[in-house]
Amino acid sequence: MTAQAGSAAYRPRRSVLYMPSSNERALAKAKTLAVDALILDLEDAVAPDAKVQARENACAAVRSGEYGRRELTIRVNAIGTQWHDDDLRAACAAGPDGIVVPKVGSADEVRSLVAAMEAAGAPEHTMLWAMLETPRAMFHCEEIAAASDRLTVLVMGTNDLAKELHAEHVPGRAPLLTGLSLCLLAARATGTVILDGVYNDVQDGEGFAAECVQGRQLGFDGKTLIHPSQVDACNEAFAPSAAAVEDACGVLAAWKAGAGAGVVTHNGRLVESLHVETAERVLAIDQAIAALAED
Ligand SMILES: CC(C)(COP(=O)(O)OP(=O)(O)OC[C@H]1O[C@@H](n2cnc3c(N)ncnc32)[C@H](O)[C@@H]1OP(=O)(O)O)[C@@H](O)C(=O)NCCC(=O)NCCSC(=O)C[C@H](O)C(=O)O
Ligand SMILES: [Mg+2]
Repeated sequence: MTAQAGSAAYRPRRSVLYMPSSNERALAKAKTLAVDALILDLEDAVAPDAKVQARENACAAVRSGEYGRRELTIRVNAIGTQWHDDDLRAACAAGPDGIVVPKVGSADEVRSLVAAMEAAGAPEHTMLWAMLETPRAMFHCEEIAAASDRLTVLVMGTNDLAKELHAEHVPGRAPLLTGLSLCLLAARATGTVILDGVYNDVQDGEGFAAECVQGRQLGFDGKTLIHPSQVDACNEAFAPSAAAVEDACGVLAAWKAGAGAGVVTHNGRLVESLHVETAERVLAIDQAIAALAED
């Protein structure tokens, strides 16, 4: 299980940027971006004839030590493709923070992936991130999330999910909400981090910002991104606002002043111990983000 906000190992993952590992300019640019994590992609963003070079680039990027505090992951090609085994072996040898596996559909697949990572000598710090992006995964998401302690992050693949559902991308994402909610329930039931899917229109800042807010309100820990222009708005949306931090401090102060009463009020609102836990979580996230700025 992954560390939750408030524990020492908690790590912000507000903004998680994909980039094609075949694109050397993007690999260089990423070193300058304020993202919490990077997904060095070998899958959909890389053409078949560029797969081998992309694999070498991604592993070299991980080994370079040039990405600072940013969490580095490699997205391998899906199980059953001609590239998967070599991608997984190479990624394990490079030792990123995470290996992202697309289109995971069952707990058995998770266990096989973890066994393969161990057989390939993946270092202990290399975790498995599973992408949930098929109807089958929606039905098995809790078993997938619970299948291994090495699986620490779930990543929504909303492009593939929409494709498989024959759904349309619409503001508010009504066609995807059942899947998003099932996966969120699975993440919270198992203590796993969960990241929202990407927003495809890199020129629509307003639509993107609205989808970030929706993702945060649903309960996602952060969002996956496709372009540098999306980073700042995403970081802002998934960080507690100044008003939220002030409110959380007020809740804690009111609770302390209540000195053992089971219920108090803050700004006219009910405060019970569960609200205190929420306030503590908000402050823990805020402090973890502030600590990043000091790095
Ligand atoms: C969408 C893009 C193809 C646009 O690329 P481009 O035309 O080069 O954009 P810009 O000219 O505006 O770029 C400006 C500079 O920023 C760098 N850049 C661009 N994108 C990235 C990036 N993702 N990471 C890092 N740096 C980036 C450019 O190199 C320019 O740099 P410079 O010249 O030095 O100023 C492109 O953005 C792109 O390829 N995005 C990622 C696409 C991708 O990874 N897709 C796969 C994942 S999405 C997905 O499908 C998830 C899931 O599987 C699902 O099913 O939903
Ligand atoms: Mg996908």
